[in-house]
Amino acid sequence: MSLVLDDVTLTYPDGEGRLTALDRVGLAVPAGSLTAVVGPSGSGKSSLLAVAATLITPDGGRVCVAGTATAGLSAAERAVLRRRSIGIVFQQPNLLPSLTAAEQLEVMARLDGRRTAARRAARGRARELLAAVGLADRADRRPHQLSGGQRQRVNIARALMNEPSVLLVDEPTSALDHERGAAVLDLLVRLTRDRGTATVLVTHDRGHLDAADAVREMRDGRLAAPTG
Ligand SMILES: Nc1ncnc2c1ncn2[C@@H]1O[C@H](COP(=O)(O)OP(=O)(O)OP(=O)(O)O)[C@@H](O)[C@H]1O
Repeated sequence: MSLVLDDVTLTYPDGEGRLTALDRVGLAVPAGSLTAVVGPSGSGKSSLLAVAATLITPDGGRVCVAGTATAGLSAAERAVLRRRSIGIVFQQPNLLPSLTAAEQLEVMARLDGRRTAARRAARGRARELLAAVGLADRADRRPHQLSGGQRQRVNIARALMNEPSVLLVDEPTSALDHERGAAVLDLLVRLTRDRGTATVLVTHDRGHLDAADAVREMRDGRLAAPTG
């Protein structure tokens, strides 16, 4: 299992008391498979991703990423784990306006501390990933020269740059029309298979989840049993 959450509880301060955002949640995602998490607004979906991403430490339970138990890791150790093992795709593609599509990806490799000698390899990997998301001929374009769907593809390719074991995706299609949204979901499923990631996809949209390996429903912080 590349990603395991076991009996995870998360609360936030809420006036005098605490609000339970995740209530004894269990989730196991094998390499090369995609689990979709659906559920109403405020049910805890983003909290689930934040805990899986090691951005928030839960009150209780166990989170295991790529075989590493995260309990007791320092903030610096968690940052290293994130950089090496976790790819995150947020709702809005957070691309740097002055960089080309290829450079958005290359910058990730440099952040990982690779030396000049390895930059050529990073450049090659960036081109390969852009080709994998159907943007081979857009590698030299800046974000304003790309469509919304193309920007989201760059965002996804960037998340894969450091070969993560776990890919966490939050509402990737919310800014896209139905057809482009479906194409992005197909792409995520294909990349999950080809790259062997354990992918968690949070979405409001039940419309095109047929390709997911499992669909879990979040309600009031509880994750219901698999439904497909
Ligand atoms: N930082 C925070 N402090 C206090 N309460 C929070 C915080 N973040 C989220 N919450 C509360 O926790 C609950 C779960 O929120 P979360 O954002 O995880 O839900 P969600 O399912 O992702 O919602 P949406 O679909 O609207 O993004 C909500 O009741 C929310 O108000």
